[in-house]
Amino acid sequence: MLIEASKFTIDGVVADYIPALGEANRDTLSIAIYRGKEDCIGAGCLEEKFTLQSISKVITLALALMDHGEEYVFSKVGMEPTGDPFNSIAKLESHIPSKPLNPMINAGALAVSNMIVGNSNEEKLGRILSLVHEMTGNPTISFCPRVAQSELETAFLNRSLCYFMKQHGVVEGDVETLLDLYTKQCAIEVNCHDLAKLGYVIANDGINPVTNQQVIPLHITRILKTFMVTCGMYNSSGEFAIRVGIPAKSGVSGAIMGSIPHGMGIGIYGPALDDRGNSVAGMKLLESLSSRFNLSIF
Ligand SMILES: NC(=O)CC[C@H](N)C(=O)O
Repeated sequence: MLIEASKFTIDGVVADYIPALGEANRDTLSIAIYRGKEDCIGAGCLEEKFTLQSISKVITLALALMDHGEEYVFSKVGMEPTGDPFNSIAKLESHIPSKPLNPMINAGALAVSNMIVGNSNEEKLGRILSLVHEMTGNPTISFCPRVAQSELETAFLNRSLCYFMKQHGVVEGDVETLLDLYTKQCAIEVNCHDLAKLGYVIANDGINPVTNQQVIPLHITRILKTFMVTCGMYNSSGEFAIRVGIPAKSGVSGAIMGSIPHGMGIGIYGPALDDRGNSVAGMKLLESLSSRFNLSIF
């Protein structure tokens, strides 16, 4: 199945609007599937590291909801899919009140990062990483300073989103400081096993299966999975829900995290992207897996 899906990498291109991501090998495709405890299988280059990019939006949303509760978080960011590209600024202006439509697009994720509690970016990033460590059981996970810096130097669109939202009171504080945190959270580096474990905890009602610790409250994991279904694959989310039917979140590094409720966590890395920013071969692989093993939740 992996070999079949790998053929589709030639249809995609590696994201290079963040220069450091442009160095990725377009032909790679790897997958890990985690079903709790020691049950982790995979294929491809499972040790290869990549950055979470937009998948980090799910983690920071969990933390912001734990920090502030639903009422506050959803006073700043909505719950509706946009149908627009992930970095679009259009609906911020045309939609009243002027708040991002959901936390899975860049504008919404920047607003969410702005809510993370901490006295400094170091402390805030430390809290995000602690949650990642508790979810995966891997305390060595950190961020890649080179990828973060590369994005920070070129994040003109994200800067614009921040300034627009600052004007409208959706974000507060220094924009450069917010971008520094956001680019670092996006640059958190994992391998497919780690990613599958992150997906598993969300699938498993927030419980780490090894420690039995409730890492994320159950009601928050429901919110995360729902956003993954409605907005997780950017403006391909509707088609993906029909063709694959697995709550999933992708990132422009070419990563996809899947969470099959009470079943499995999936971590995929395949940097060749389609024109919407999703891993071409990764989506094909998920489609084949879903139809062969009847994994759709619908
Ligand atoms: N879709 C993505 O993965 C986008 C994340 C990326 N860091 C950005 O803000 O552009």
